[in-house]
This record gives sequence, C-alpha cells and structure tokens, in this order.
Amino acid sequence: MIHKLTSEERATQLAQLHGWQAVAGRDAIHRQFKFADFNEAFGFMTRVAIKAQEMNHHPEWFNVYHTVEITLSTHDADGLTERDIALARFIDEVAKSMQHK
Ligand SMILES: C[C@H](O)[C@H](O)[C@H]1CNC2=NC(N)=NC(=O)C2=N1
Repeated sequence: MIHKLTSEERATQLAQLHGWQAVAGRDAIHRQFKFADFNEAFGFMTRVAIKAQEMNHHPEWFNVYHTVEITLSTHDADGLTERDIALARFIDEVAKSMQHK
C-alpha cells in the first residue's frame, strides 16, 4: 500500500516542482500548460499518456485547444504520493522539451 506524503514531504517536493500548485481543499497538485497549438498540446498529452500507462498512474486532465490542465493525486491513497511526484517530474521534462508557457 503506497503511503501519502507527509506535509513536510509534500512541502519539500512542491518547492522543487516549479509551476505546480497545491489544490485548495484536496491533497493534490495542479499545473496548466499552454502550447503553440492544439496539435502540440495533444502530442504532449500522447507522450504523457504512454508514460502514465507504463506507470499505471494516470493524470486527471483537461484540454481545450492549446491549453492542458493537469491535476495529480493517488486515488488508491486518497492523497499525494511519490507516484504523483514522479509523474509530475516526467510531465515537466516533456513540456520543457517542447515549446510551452
Ligand atoms: C487498478 C489500477 O492499478 C489502479 O486503479 C491504478 C490506476 N491508475 C491510478 N492513477 C492514479 N492517479 N491513482 C491511482 O490510485 C491509480 N491506481
């Protein structure tokens, strides 16, 4: 059973995850990405989706045109775990390798 991050662990991890915010009222993190166009946004989502399936750890996300909003939390633990941090780090790497704001 994967354990939820303690509040100290969460604070430490969030400080290292630039661009991600804590979600009010929920043990989760959130970030918005803007790409050049829908094609870029969907390509980003495709790469993240492949990794999510590999990890068996899936984002909650919303896409409209060039914008992608992602919320990460571990449903089985009802809160933030290392899996969310690992996926967030991967997401940031993919976004960094593409033009995004
Ligand atoms: C059965 C399957 O392993 C679980 O439902 C996995 C799938 N993907 C998941 N994704 C996320 N974000 N949290 C989970 O607890 C989770 N559990």
